[in-house]
Amino acid sequence: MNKIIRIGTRDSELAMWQARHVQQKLEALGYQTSLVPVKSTGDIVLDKPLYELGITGIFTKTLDVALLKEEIDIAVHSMKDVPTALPSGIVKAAVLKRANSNDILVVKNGTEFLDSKKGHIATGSLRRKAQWLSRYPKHQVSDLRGNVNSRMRKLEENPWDGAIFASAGLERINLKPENAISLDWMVPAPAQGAMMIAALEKDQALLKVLHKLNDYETDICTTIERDFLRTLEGGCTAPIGALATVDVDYLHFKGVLHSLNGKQKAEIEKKVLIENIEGLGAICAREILMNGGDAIMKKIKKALAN
Ligand SMILES: NCc1[nH]cc(CCC(=O)O)c1CC(=O)O
Repeated sequence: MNKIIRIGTRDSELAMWQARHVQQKLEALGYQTSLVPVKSTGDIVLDKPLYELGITGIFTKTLDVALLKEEIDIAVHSMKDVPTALPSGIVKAAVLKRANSNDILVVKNGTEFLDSKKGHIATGSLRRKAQWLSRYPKHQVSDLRGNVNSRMRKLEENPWDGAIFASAGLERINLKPENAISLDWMVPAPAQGAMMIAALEKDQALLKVLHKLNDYETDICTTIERDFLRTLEGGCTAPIGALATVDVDYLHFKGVLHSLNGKQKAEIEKKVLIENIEGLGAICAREILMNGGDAIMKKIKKALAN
């Protein structure tokens, strides 16, 4: 394969870092590449509606369209932002070795608020909010959106005690401050800390090349986490955490579903021999649904529909 591989990326600093990372890996293998920053636009024009093509992810949709229009050859994503169902014609070509999967709390003026009733933190994630309120029920949680850089800026400007970030994102762009606490008790988003390369299913020669970047262990772990997510949520976003790790012959899985206010939860933890992981994500999701998860999901769907 001797064509120049066009790498599509969103134009945030984190997305650019991740695309360059993939670029370096491909060039190290002797392939020619070019970076194509793709601006998020509202006016995507295609011959079919987005939903008909199965394009749903708010972070990934611009790159999905660029792939389908063949303006780029591959798209680099934070895997946790990729919807569990890929658009038709687009496939997972590789999953890179996972970095830190933890969430971290960046604090502004010390950590005393953690032991007080008057804590106030910020996050835009349903999962982080629910898990935080489950642990600190008296605290206040404000909404915080935008890319990593603008969230860090908003933390400075607002009267919050702290804000939650994915450790991997801050580490990649060298933005991790001294005053950051690793939230080891928080169960991360499925596939947090992993990057995924998407490409066109029909581009077989390219898929073969990209497979060289695949990290087998990260691939199986994130597959289980995302199977768990897909089976549990049924197309609706909910506060769901999942983490699979490999320890020699065993795979360790931890999954949790919270109600939106964090008051209810259904969780599961399993250690299975690697040779027995077939279907594990869906099995764990079904167990959660039977152990109180079904009622939690129904309540969430009702609340989010309003
Ligand atoms: N939702 C945004 C997003 N998508 C991926 C990352 C960080 C990198 C990763 O988790 O792989 C972030 C930022 C964050 O959650 O703080």
